[in-house]
Amino acid sequence: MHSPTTDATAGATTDPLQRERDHLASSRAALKAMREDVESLDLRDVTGTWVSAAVLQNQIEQRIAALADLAHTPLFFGRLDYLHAISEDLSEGGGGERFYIGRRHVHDADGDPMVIDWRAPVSQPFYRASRKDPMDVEKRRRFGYTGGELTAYEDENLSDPAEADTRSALLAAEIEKPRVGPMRDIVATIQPEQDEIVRADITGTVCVQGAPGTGKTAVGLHRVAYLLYAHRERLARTGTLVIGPNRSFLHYIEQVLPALGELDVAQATVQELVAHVEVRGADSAEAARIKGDARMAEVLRRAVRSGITLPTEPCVVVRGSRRWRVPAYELVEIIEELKGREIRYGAAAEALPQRIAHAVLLKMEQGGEAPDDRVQDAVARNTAVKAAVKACWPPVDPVKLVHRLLGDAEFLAAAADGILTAEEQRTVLWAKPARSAKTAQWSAADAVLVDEAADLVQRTPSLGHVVVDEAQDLSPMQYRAVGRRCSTGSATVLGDLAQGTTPWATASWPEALHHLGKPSAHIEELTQGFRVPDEVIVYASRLLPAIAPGLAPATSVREAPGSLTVTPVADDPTATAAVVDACRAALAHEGSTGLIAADARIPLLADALTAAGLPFLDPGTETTAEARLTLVPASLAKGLEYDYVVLDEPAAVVAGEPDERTGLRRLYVALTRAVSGLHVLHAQPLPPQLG
Ligand SMILES: Nc1ncnc2c1ncn2[C@@H]1O[C@H](COP(=O)(O)OP(=O)(O)OP(=O)(O)O)[C@@H](O)[C@H]1O
Repeated sequence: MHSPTTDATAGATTDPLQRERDHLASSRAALKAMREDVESLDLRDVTGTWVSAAVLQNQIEQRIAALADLAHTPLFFGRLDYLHAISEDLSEGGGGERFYIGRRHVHDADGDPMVIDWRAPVSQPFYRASRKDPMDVEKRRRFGYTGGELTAYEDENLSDPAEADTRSALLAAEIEKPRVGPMRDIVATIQPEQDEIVRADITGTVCVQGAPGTGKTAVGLHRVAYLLYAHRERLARTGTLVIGPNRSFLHYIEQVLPALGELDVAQATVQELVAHVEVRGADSAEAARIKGDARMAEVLRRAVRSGITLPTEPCVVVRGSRRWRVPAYELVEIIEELKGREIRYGAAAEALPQRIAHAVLLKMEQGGEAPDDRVQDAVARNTAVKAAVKACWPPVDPVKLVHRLLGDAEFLAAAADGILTAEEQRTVLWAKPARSAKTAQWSAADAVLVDEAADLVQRTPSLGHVVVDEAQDLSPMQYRAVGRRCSTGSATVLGDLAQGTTPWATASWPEALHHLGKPSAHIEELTQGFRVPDEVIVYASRLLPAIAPGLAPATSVREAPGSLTVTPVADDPTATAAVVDACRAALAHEGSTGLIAADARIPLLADALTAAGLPFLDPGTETTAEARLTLVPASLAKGLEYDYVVLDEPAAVVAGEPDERTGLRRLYVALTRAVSGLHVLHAQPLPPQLG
């Protein structure tokens, strides 16, 4: 590999680095020209109504934003020299054999490409080509930047069997870069096994099991960007959604897609998706587990349909001087037929008046009349028909239905008979049912039940693609809620069984995918860790036999000797001086520091930091060069990362959970947040599983 440094004396035509800088300068000029072209568009001649003008104006503004040249974001980060010319459609009209790979497509005044979008097919070998399979690439070049300036490059001559495989210094530098601010994109350094997931076909659902820091979140976000590129129109129509565990996490990742030029991706927590009721209450772990169990789907189905009543009276429709009578047995047949069909309760309720009206029409025809469709519609709206429908197939309000189910023991018993045991029924019933659905103390699990009931009544619209991160913590009923939001689309499911910390955490991916409604999804595993240094991941992996026996420990791409320190401190649970000192020492390094502690110890540590004059942030608040310390309750650490982590009292983190396995899993999450250094301080003995 070759890594020249800047040589200002070299001539522009002979110095290869200067030639690359020239290409950068002309690419930036071309991007500027593209932006100016869009800015100069005059809408007055082309738009019809003010609505279409507003839509077009909005699209133009988005396009201008997407064409911004960000000073610190390299316009291209790689180059591919192909051995042979490439076919026209792969090269986006370029037809040449050298391509610069960047975040977005840039072309010159003749339309010839200067930079190719990393998502284009011709860019794929940048991520996948190897000496074993060079994919017709002669040379792969990576560029290094310092403060927006192109300062170095590195070559791999893939077709040269004599060249030795060495690790890329630019790649290592990119991975080691201090972490201040929100999560960054990884377009320049996506690894082959990650790229396979990023570019997997849109029609299939992919599930990724991956140890901490293997890039699951990064891969999920880049996959969305890729799918939007490859299926822009389809996804613009159907929509895409990224689901994360909480708002702090969503704030942390929210900049990645906009940095990749994708501004239209919705982000939400599962709780936000099912916000039919205001969550004000909490369940016991056991009640939440039962409410999240897939058996509740059948309980709800029965409850929704419990009001269906077979008529014993005929329906008599009076029109003019004549009376038409649909006898009870015919009404029963119609209702039984609708009950047997797999359609939503609400759709059946809409079909029922038409069915009864149709029966009336047949009688009219038998009586010598010649009614048309308008007569059928009029009969369907007849008060007698409406009354019959209301009596046999009463409207269901999902919120009121679940309110009744959880407050009325008899109603629950009827719906749950043979499904939930008497003990389970007692557990899920509200101790003090509220008078009305409005004043009920709804829990998060209740809201998911309401969502299921709502879907039984009216189909939930499906999006084109949904990414669900930290999926191991979802209950079966939550998987169902996510699954109905991609019932006609596909999903990317990301998670780590060893990091499951809910009482209903996923035990197996095939089972979770079944609840999601995507049983034939591919399951991929990522084991190469990018975040956590080797020494730290080896230490944390000691917990694996206790928390997820079947899982292979992650490897680390990064060796950082001395990255782990474990310090016993004085046996005084209120002593915090050592922790404050450790934070101060961590802050002496560049980058971010996270102090992670059991939730119960957060107030004590917050006071200690304040008394010591160390300002700190809450998780989810962006770190900056000035504010680099975050105080993180262990319950919010999932998915986040800091250059340096100070971990306070592991035993308290374990004790903060209802059972030991969950406690050790919480500890595993806390131990795997550090990029450069982890300092563990403990007054109590360490959990024996840490050895
Ligand atoms: N190919 C890559 N090149 C450079 N950095 C990478 C690469 N893949 C992942 N990373 C970095 O590694 C870190 C961890 O990635 P990410 O948060 O996506 O992992 P994760 O598997 O979701 O972790 P967790 O299980 O802890 O949530 C991030 O800083 C990410 O940018």
